[in-house]
Amino acid sequence: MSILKKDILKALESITAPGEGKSLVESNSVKNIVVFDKEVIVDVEIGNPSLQAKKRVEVDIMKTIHEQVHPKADIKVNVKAIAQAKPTNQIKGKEIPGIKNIIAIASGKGGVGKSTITANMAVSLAKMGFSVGVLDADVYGPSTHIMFNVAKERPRSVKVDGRSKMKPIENYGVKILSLGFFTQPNQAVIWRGPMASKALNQLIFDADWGELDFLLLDLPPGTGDIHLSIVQSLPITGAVIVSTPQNIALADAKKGVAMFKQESINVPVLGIVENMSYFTPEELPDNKYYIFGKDGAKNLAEDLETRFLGEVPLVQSIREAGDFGTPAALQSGTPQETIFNEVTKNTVAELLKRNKNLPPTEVVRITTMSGCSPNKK
Ligand SMILES: Nc1ncnc2c1ncn2[C@@H]1O[C@H](COP(=O)(O)OP(=O)(O)OP(=O)(O)O)[C@@H](O)[C@H]1O
Repeated sequence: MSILKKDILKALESITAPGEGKSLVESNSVKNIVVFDKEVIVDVEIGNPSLQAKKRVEVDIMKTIHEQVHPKADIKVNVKAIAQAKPTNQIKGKEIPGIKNIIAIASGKGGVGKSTITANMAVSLAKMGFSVGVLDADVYGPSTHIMFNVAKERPRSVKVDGRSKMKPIENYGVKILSLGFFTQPNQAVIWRGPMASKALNQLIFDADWGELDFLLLDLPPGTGDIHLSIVQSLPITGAVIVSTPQNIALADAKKGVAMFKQESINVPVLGIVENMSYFTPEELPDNKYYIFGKDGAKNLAEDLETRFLGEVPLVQSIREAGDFGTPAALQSGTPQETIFNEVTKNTVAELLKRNKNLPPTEVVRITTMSGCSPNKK
């Protein structure tokens, strides 16, 4: 009785590929079959690189061909393990009930306007109709409570399902928790990595955030241990990097992107926002002075193959609005509102693109741009 290739293929349909839940044939693991009289060579590729898995496949193939095709076949099986493609998006930490997306806002260098961008993005999202929270995790100098004019407030404890939880302070439609609520204004507090991440874990997991479409996480500047502790322990959906166009800031922004891309972190970078792109005097709105250089962050985004999320000019009223606790994006009909709206829309669009690639168990529930128009509320 001669051995036919189609009979071998049929027999291999009864063998399950390791870890696949499908047959070797269905999962396209059988790459080649050569038959020469009683000699049979089968080449297979499997995703599981362990020796046991390879041996099991080899033994199963031999046994099945002997039983179902020919008892005297002289079989050689070549099993190759192929590297599994890593998911491009990975959510870290445990999922937080009710919080759909956590966006970390980071900068390599300090003082580039990370908190300003965070506060204005939060306001833009709230005006678009999303439910938004900001968690100020800047252990070196939290400022969100000042930018939202709630520095004197203190979060209350509330009972949720019998458990005490911290109620975020709300202003301009944005829920806020900040390390700044728990320190004295003039007190220098040194939070070390594990301590900071414990405090932040409480602010996230032991807080009554309710349902949030977005939680913006204002990270401390830099790329040290403290960042690793924070980003590894929280389920961050994506990161936004803020930089000025200045070389010294760009070098640090590059480190920021590299940090998120590290294998142990693997948080998708949604893009780079350029802040203080140019100076525009309020009385001469058409004049642009590129005092920190031109297009630096735009070029960096291109080099790093990440999205350029937009440019925010250096404008006196943005600084004043921050200091007065009324973020500039609140001012309807102003160029500032339009600019922050644009940056926010680009970020949401990028997030939606990323979420599309997430495995089903980690699917993030916002799937359309509906609501992304200003002044909905
Ligand atoms: N586009 C802008 N136009 C005018 N002033 C700005 C702009 N962006 C930020 N500022 C001002 O620059 C200062 C630093 O900004 P901000 O606190 O947001 O930076 P940061 O990167 O969060 O700082 P830190 O490193 O301390 O966390 C603030 O006074 C802020 O009002």
